[in-house]
Amino acid sequence: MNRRGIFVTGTDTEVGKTCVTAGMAAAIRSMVAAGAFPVGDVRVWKPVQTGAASPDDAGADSFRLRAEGRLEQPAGSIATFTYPDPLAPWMAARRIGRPVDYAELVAEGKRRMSGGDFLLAEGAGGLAVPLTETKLVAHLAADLGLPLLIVARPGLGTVNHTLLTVALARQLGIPVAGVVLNGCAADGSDRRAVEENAEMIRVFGEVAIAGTLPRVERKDGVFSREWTEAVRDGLDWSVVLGEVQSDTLCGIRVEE
Ligand SMILES: Nc1ncnc2c1ncn2[C@@H]1O[C@H](COP(=O)(O)OP(=O)(O)OP(=O)(O)O)[C@@H](O)[C@H]1O
Ligand SMILES: C[C@H](N)[C@@H](CCCCCC(=O)O)NC(=O)O
Ligand SMILES: [Mg+2]
Repeated sequence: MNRRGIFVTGTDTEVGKTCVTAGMAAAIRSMVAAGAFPVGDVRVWKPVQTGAASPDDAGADSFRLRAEGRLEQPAGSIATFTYPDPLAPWMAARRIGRPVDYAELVAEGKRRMSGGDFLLAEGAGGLAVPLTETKLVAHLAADLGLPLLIVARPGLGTVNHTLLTVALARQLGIPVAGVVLNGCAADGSDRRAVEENAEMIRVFGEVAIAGTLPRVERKDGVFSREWTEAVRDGLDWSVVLGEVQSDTLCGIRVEE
């Protein structure tokens, strides 16, 4: 069965979750438009974001997901809780005395998963980041029942970070759909190390590698179509989406 959605986490903050989520949203949208993936539409959700004064700030993940994912969904509907300080959500919320309502977050996620659309949810930082004084990002993924897509760095240090993330997921009973190694050298010069890292993660983590993605230049602060195509061609969609065949996207044009 195809999934209702996926929870995009990372081995750390700044590993590329927003870039990968937005790229996947654009790619999946093309699939949906071509009738190649049987869902109503693709929706993105950032349950809690920090380091943004409002969801419409150009630097906010909600704004970037909308713009880079080429979505019509308003940025205000993408994030549920937005906090100004660039901190773990628990502390960012505590500093302004407005805690994350965890029960509301779970209910909101379930609502978003029930409408027949495919949900791409992006966590804040890594899996062990506190949302409240008792709940981690990992608990939210577990309570939503969404499988994880783990975005990881491609180079030295990633094996340890990724295996620890997988271990926490397993401890909490969260299924891991796969791991994406993001930010590989565009000229392929790190290919051998990336392949070796992927192998170690696969063997010890018993997880699928969903793909490797290149470091792509941004033009005027935004990714070009090249990024959407890199995501479309660099991921194994049967790992990300469930039963969809990995060649489903071949030949499908990425919308501008
Ligand atoms: N493949 C890539 N090519 C070029 N730049 C990238 C790539 N992936 C990520 N970046 C850059 O790295 C930075 C961090 O990426 P991003 O914001 O997606 O991380 P994140 O994991 O979503 O962080 P957060 O925990 O804040 O949500 C951004 O400036 C982004 O543009
Ligand atoms: C401020 C960052 N950009 C991010 C929160 C990262 C918390 C990391 C905490 C930690 O691991 O020490 N916020 C967010 O994804 O909305
Ligand atoms: Mg992000």
